[in-house]
Amino acid sequence: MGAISESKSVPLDVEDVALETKCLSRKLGSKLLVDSVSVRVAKGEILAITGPSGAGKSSYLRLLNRIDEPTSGEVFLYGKNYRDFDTTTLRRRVGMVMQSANLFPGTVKQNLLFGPAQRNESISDDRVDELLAQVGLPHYASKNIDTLSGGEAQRVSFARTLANKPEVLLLDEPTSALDEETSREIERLVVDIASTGSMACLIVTHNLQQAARIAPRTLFLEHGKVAKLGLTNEVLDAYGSH
Ligand SMILES: Nc1ncnc2c1ncn2[C@@H]1O[C@H](COP(=O)(O)OP(=O)(O)OP(=O)(O)O)[C@@H](O)[C@H]1O
Repeated sequence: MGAISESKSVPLDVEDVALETKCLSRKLGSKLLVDSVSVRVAKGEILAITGPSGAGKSSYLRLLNRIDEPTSGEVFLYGKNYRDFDTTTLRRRVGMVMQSANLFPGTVKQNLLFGPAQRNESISDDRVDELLAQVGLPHYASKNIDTLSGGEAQRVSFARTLANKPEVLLLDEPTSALDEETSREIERLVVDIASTGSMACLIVTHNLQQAARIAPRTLFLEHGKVAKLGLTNEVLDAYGSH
């Protein structure tokens, strides 16, 4: 199966649990988009979230940094209720990379400086270089984003999120707009980021083979509920034909 991840498979120790959701639900009208999902993700772990279209994968992820509000249940960040943080702080600690990069017109560096500038913070040129090196784009600071490939733009999007030094990284189908080879590069980047940054990564993917390459554990959702949470190999055996 060729898993490239060295990340941890199971949270062993309570202090290692970066993110925990307890009976987390979101109901819209009479429909439960997310139905009582309880999960713990360890520091340095990559957890894949998969399941059929409409299963509630993105809806679940969006609850974790309060893009959407749960209707019941709790989220804990290193044991602290996430409502104890204001949303700006929460979104810095729980960063998100979406399916498409959504960069602003201008240079790569301007894109990295934009978020911090909104908070009256600056990033040094050295830090910009460090972030770009981390995502495999050294010397890209002055490039205009119009000249970037899809994979390069997605790497800039990762660098923009990493600039905040998040403790948890939420990835919503980050490779679905990319070709196979570029997707593999981004997968390797995710594994590197999780292991070197000691971050907990939750990656939504419709692709169980991708989950198997990078995530020791997988959460399989169906109708908003946990259908299975376990080793990715076991989930693949149970649902690989879906
Ligand atoms: N804002 C909304 N209003 C009403 N229904 C919604 C809303 N957002 C999502 N849904 C519904 O909630 C369910 C879960 O959607 P969600 O996008 O979370 O699923 P998903 O597993 O990520 O699917 P996909 O793989 O197709 O992206 C779907 O039935 C969807 O139609």
